[in-house]
Amino acid sequence: MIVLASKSASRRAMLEAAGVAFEAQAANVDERAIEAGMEGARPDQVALALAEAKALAIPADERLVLGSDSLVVVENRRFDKPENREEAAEHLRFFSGKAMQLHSAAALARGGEIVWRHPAVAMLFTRELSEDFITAYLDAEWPAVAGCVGVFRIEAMGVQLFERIEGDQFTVLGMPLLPVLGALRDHGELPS
Ligand SMILES: Nc1nc2c(ncn2[C@H]2C[C@H](O)[C@@H](COP(=O)(O)OP(=O)(O)OP(=O)(O)O)O2)c(=O)[nH]1
Repeated sequence: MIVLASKSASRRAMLEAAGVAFEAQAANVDERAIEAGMEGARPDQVALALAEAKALAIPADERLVLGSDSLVVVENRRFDKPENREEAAEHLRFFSGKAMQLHSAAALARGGEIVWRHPAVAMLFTRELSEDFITAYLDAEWPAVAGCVGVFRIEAMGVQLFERIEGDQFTVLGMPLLPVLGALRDHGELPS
């Protein structure tokens, strides 16, 4: 059984649906401090570093530990999860009409060493969002989207934000599940 170093409902749901046996434990990682130390790094490098830090944060003897991280970049600005509804509205106003990169990275650790890592990115093209829409959207989706980078749940009303999406659906949901499953097979955690 692997350890999922995450409090993310979306990541737990993906592994459950895929039939992966796991135990979830939140990873105590100071994401802001790690990001602060990575000035000038590319977003895929930041997401990977955070995924690795989470995977390394759980002491699990010889069990595989899976860490994952997602972040959004719009016009070279990086966005984390919104702190409050006002910030969520600000994020949506900025995203309106723009292309959004959603980086989701994953890493596996065993015995305190990273044994596998994988960055992934999806492109989501946000339509022009009216103020009325943003208000109605947050009336319906706040605080459910407080834990979601990009202020959306694609499987819920978040889909109304976009005109087009390019990339893997799992990357959008917060973890590159297909490469994770391949790595779990390679490490004997899933039947090939
Ligand atoms: N349900 C749902 N969640 C999403 C979607 N897109 C992103 N997310 C979630 C997945 C993650 O929980 C969150 C990204 O934030 P983080 O990578 O910082 O993870 P989080 O702090 O939630 O948990 P963790 O750090 O893994 O303990 O956004 C989506 O379309 N639907």
